[in-house]
Amino acid sequence: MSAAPVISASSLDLTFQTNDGPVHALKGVDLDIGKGEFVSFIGPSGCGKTTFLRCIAALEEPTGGTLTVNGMTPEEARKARAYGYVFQAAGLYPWRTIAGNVRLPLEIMGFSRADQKARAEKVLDLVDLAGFGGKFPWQLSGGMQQRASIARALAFDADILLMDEPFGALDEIVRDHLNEELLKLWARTGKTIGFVTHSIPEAVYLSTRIVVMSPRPGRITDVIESPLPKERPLDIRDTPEFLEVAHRVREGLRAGHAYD
Ligand SMILES: Nc1ncnc2c1ncn2[C@@H]1O[C@H](COP(=O)(O)OP(=O)(O)OP(=O)(O)O)[C@@H](O)[C@H]1O
Repeated sequence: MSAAPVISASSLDLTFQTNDGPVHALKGVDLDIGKGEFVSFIGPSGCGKTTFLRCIAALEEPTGGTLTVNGMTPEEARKARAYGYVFQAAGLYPWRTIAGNVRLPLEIMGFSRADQKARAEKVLDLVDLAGFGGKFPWQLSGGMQQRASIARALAFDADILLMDEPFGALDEIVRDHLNEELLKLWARTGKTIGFVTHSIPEAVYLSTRIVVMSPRPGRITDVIESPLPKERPLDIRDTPEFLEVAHRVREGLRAGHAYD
């Protein structure tokens, strides 16, 4: 990696103190993510994927090691609006329209009303929801709601997009479609994306690198560089190159799995 990493973790530890004793959510995590990369995190429940994303977003504080985001501490990066965050559930406010939901972070940040409106229109267009700004969340399908939540995360045009299993609750066909759309959006915007998933095909289809993690303690067990081209039609999933990467991810997951 030539340029300075956008996200850099070194010997990162996070131990939660619980009533049942310490939980080692992250142990010795070393990872550099470069500008414009699409990095997926995959691993069994409890391996620390969400915790790692939350550390980047300054929602959790590591207990050891170092972590920088755009060369700053996560807290400084949060204040500098370095990233947008997409949660597992769309989490849209039901009493606000779609555009109203997308504008909300901009309102909080004090953008002018005209700027709010222009930005909301632009990002709704980016996620293919132009014309839906006046609808309420309940009037949209689950996939459209999740697209609206991506638009909200894009609204202040941060260079980094952190996505925690954003499509986990959607059916396979909708998920395929959103995967394709997300790749197009990534190609168009050049953003750096950190993406948590449980799905091997999703990780392989989307990523330039796949980080395989295992629990107890949560750590990185493999980092796989994707040989796939940037341009990826859905049927790339049937090619030998795709299946080979998927196989390596599966082997990595199997090696770190506790089966309990
Ligand atoms: N606030 C907390 N207090 C105590 N333990 C926590 C806390 N947050 C997470 N943990 C524990 O840390 C470990 C890692 O959790 P994390 O949610 O990061 O895993 P994950 O890989 O994202 O799992 P999943 O795939 O189920 O979302 C788990 O054992 C979890 O129970």
